[in-house]
Amino acid sequence: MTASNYPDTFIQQIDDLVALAPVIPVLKIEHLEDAVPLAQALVDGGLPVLEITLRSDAALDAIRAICKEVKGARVGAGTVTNVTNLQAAIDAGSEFIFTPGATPALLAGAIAANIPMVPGIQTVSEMMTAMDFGYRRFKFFPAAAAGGTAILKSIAGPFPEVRFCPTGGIRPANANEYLCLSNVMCVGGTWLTPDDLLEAKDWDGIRELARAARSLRG
Ligand SMILES: O=C(O)C(=O)C[C@H](O)[C@H](O)COP(=O)(O)O
Repeated sequence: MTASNYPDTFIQQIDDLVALAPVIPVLKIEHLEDAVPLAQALVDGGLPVLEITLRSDAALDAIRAICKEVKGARVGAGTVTNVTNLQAAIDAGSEFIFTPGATPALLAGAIAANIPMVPGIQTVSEMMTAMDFGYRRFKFFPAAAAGGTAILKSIAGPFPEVRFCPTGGIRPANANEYLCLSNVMCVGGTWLTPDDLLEAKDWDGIRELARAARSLRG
């Protein structure tokens, strides 16, 4: 048993967030000046829940800028891989945390820091370890490479209380195959921000990709 458990209220907060949109854009923001117009385009397109990955030098400042300037955006940090990153993401204003994997330090760290977290898992055993801490909402990463919809369907039987945000290899062509599963709460992906549109600062184009993604699931 763990000393303290992940609170049920955080599970509810995650459920409330994912109810806002079926897709969570996974963003790597290289240029700080792109942060606000990019986030605004995604919010305008109907995708308000954003995962800003800590994969660029600008990431933490991007989180700060979007939290301050983009009304309606719900900003979380992604690629959080250790408790140092976790604290930096919280200090920048992240409302929630996504991780690619689930270390005991991170699982305990989010509870200690009092922030909702969606840990990444790839196997049932990793998931069960996180469930011992009280977690019930997971990123399934890397979704396509780890078994795709087949593994999620198999997990639904023994673990009906668990819901997933599959991420990694999700595209418009296969997103609905995931979204129609009972244990999929949303999907994540980078397809909303293709390099060519980002380089061209084509915010209208990104808004249209978001609009299309918004209507993926009725
Ligand atoms: O960094 C993290 O925290 C991740 O989980 C990785 C991202 O989710 C994937 O890189 C998205 O994969 P694609 O949508 O296939 O490009």
